[in-house]
Amino acid sequence: MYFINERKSMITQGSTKEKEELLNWEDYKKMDFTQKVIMKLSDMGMLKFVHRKALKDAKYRDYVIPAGWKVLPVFSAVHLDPSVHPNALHFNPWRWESDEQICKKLTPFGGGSRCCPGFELAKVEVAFFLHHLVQNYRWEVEEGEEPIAYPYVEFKNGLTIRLHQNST
Ligand code: HEM
Repeated sequence: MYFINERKSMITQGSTKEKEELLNWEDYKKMDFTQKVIMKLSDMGMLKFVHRKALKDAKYRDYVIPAGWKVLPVFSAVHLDPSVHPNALHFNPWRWESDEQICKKLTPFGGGSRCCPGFELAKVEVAFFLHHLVQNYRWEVEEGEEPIAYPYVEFKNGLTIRLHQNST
């Protein structure tokens, strides 16, 4: 909500639906910009880390991970690494648009055999949520709320906002 506040009109761009009308699959497929925003939000640490445990001693480059140790890979540390991605901290919804390596570089839903089976459903839910949110509500972020953590996003007071319902 912090990052999309200034970009609300873009979320409903192209929508021909009235406020109270329900969205369907055809509408979802047309929500091109919303999907770009979701991909951008996904790279910022929607998920902090996943849990892994070394079952036997493992060597990675100069590091040895002893058996029994827990490893918590922080995916957004890679998404936001300035040595890999220039301007990674700039909120650019088009960031992943033309990247052919997106499947390898953007992993908000994990990867490999444990990859999230609900990721397509999650994207539909987030898209519909954003659509109804920006059509029906406006909000102000409370003073002092700034992103404070890196490499994932957290806010001082958990991101407090004032929410107002748009008059019909
Ligand atoms: C924004 C929403 C979501 C995010 C960011 C997310 C992220 C993830 C990630 C990163 C993993 C991999 C965990 C790991 O490697 O240890 C995972 C696994 C999983 N997710 Fe999601 N997920 C989301 C929504 C959903 C939904 C909507 C469902 C089901 C309806 C779902 C079901 C699962 C299941 C069952 C697994 C375990 C897969 C396995 O271990 O084989 N997730 N999710």
